[in-house]
Amino acid sequence: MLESIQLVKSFGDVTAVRGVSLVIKPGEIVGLVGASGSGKSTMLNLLAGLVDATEGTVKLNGERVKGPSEQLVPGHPHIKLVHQEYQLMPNVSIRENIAYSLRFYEKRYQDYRIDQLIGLCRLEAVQHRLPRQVSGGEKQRTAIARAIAEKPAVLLLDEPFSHLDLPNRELIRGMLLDLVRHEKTACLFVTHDSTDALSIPSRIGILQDGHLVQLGAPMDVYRRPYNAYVAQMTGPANLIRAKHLPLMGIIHAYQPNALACVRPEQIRLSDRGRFGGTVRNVFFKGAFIEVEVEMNRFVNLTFLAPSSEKIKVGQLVGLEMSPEAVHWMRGSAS
Ligand SMILES: Nc1ncnc2c1ncn2[C@@H]1O[C@H](COP(=O)(O)OP(=O)(O)OP(=O)(O)O)[C@@H](O)[C@H]1O
Repeated sequence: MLESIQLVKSFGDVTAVRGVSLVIKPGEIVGLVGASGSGKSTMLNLLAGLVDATEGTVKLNGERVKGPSEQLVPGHPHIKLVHQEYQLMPNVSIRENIAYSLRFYEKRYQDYRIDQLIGLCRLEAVQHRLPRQVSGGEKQRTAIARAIAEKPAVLLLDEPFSHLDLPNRELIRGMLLDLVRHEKTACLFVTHDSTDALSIPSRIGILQDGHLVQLGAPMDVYRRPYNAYVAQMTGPANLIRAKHLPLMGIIHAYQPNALACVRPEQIRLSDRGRFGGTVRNVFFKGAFIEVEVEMNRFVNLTFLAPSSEKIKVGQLVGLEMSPEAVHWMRGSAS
């Protein structure tokens, strides 16, 4: 079990991480989401023991993880961090890159484990090629195979999906889930992509200016975001001031400036709709369309409809939603 207790990291005047407490259990995947500069990479480096914390502690199975100033070789043997740039050795094959992590083991075990990792990471076809002769997705899988070779207790991944096309993302996603299940690794990955953040982990944490503002099951965080930032980091969101909601048929007891979040899929087309507006944009998304509607000078709404729905820009549409679709949040939107 990896634990961060009230972690703080300052670089001079800049405080990148502000009192983050988090537990990752064996066999669990946690996704850490945040805007650029919110402290995600700093958090990974702290958890890996690669930078010294200004305050607070990281513990692995109850034992404190030392920072780089306390040891000759920075890092921890049971905590592996996979960087965005993969950092493979360029002049040896994919197989030898993986083998390097196992060089201190007996040859028979090495061969057995490399074959196992190559199978798990689906690298059979490219194992004898050099890193420059394989795709980005294959490099990413090699970096992961190398990191997990010695069965680390913790696997930390920096933006593991950011450079990958959809088939490779799905491959790595499946591989990570298999890995965590079979080897009971505690895994944390950082991302700024809401789809990856919601679909893969058992829990999702949202970093805002170095604070962990919300942590929970993806569905709970998506449905009940703590503030506007969390709502926007976890998917498309209509952020609506309380004073505009009565126009949409929602009666409530909130202050005029209180802010509500309504997810686009909660708003439906309706001939008998209590509100509506003029269609400003229609975006085809495959299985559905995303439609932007100007309700009035102050309120623009986005809703989803089946792709089969014929909606044109400039058209007037009627809409409806139930009062349960409205989630009240902290904070304000500009
Ligand atoms: N070595 C450093 N020296 C000074 N400031 C730093 C250092 N590393 C990070 N920072 C600052 O700390 C804050 C958090 O940076 P961090 O790289 O952790 O964010 P991030 O969420 O990973 O961003 P991105 O998604 O863009 O990689 C930023 O304001 C950054 O400029």
